[in-house]
Amino acid sequence: MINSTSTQVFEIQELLQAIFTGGFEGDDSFAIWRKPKSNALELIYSPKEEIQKVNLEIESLPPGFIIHPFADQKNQEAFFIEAEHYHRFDLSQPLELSDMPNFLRELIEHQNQDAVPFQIFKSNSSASKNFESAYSEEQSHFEGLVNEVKEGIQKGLFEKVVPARTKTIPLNSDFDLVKSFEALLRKYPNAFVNFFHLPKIGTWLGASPEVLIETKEDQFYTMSLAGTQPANGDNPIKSVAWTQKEIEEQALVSRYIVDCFKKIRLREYEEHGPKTVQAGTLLHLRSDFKVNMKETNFPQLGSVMLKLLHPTSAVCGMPRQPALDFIREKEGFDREFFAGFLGPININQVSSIYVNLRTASLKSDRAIVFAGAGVTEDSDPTLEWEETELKCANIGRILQNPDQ
Ligand SMILES: C=C(O[C@@H]1C=C(C(=O)O)C=C[C@H]1O)C(=O)O
Repeated sequence: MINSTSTQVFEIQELLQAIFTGGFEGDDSFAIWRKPKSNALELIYSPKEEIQKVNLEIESLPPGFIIHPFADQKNQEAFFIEAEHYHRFDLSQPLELSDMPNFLRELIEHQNQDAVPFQIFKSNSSASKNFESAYSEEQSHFEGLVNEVKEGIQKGLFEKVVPARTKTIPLNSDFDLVKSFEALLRKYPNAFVNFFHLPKIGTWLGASPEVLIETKEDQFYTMSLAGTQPANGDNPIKSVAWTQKEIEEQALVSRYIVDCFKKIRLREYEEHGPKTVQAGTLLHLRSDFKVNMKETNFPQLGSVMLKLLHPTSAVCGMPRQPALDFIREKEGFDREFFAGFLGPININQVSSIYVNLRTASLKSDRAIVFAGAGVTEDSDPTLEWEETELKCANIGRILQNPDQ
């Protein structure tokens, strides 16, 4: 901390340290995030004991942060952290104590500077319910799933399924959550870098490349993202080439979005792409879709599309129901919040909801990283496994070595 006569200026690490320490000590609900290409770190903090659940009518929700698991919930409900306290830090400006609201000053002033947030999480928090799966880490099981999907496609049961697997990263006592979060901010400027703690429910950290829906005043936005390659060389976007398989895989996701528009008879939308985008160490194909909600007279388009889109064919498959049944029966583990959705709602008239990808669930002694891969008729099981390894590494290597 730099002291001057008039104010105190903080480094981002000190601020994160105070938030994590205070949040875990109180076992409060909180979420911290930075949107893609943004310089603002945002925080919602709620000391309420009860965990709130809300329906998906996002237009009528108060400002807050929504978190929905992959699986459908009773009454279509999601977890919600209401913005009892909200603050936005401009990371390009000095972080001055005098600019901070009272709840943050209190967190900073009451913190024990030597505390290690992850140690408090381990001892205080009730979030470390263990994750159980007999074979979701095994290459042979995953490759078996890919083969079963291909057989299903040949029989005409589906066009695409996105099976997933997990990877356990042991976290020893020197695991530094502050450094890991900072590394995500630094390494993934194009991602939605996020952390949330819901007492007794879960504590997750991630850097998602995929918007599920975004509404900004009258504008609605969504994207189709699929196809994966490592980003190699000095100018990876310029030198990349995509195979027919990847082009078709991404086109299926776009078609899925257009089918959702058709279901509600929405004809006036803009579609741009696909183009290549970089997400951490990976490249994907992406198309962008925009609708003017005022001109099309669809003021509730955000919640309507949220319910229609999730789970998209980028994380589940096509047709949706048989793909979902396959995943439920064969995958062999609970995806929990992986491939669900999360993000800030109604903050300054903007709601930005992302697909929860490139994400890890923190337990007391390890992190569980999740990743899936889109399987179509031409998929090679070993290459699909390798793709999930690359996706897991995006977050896994930062948990293991944030200094790299
Ligand atoms: C399922 C994941 O990613 C999704 C699947 C992709 C693919 O199959 O190529 C690419 C981007 C995401 O839409 C994941 O990251 O776990």
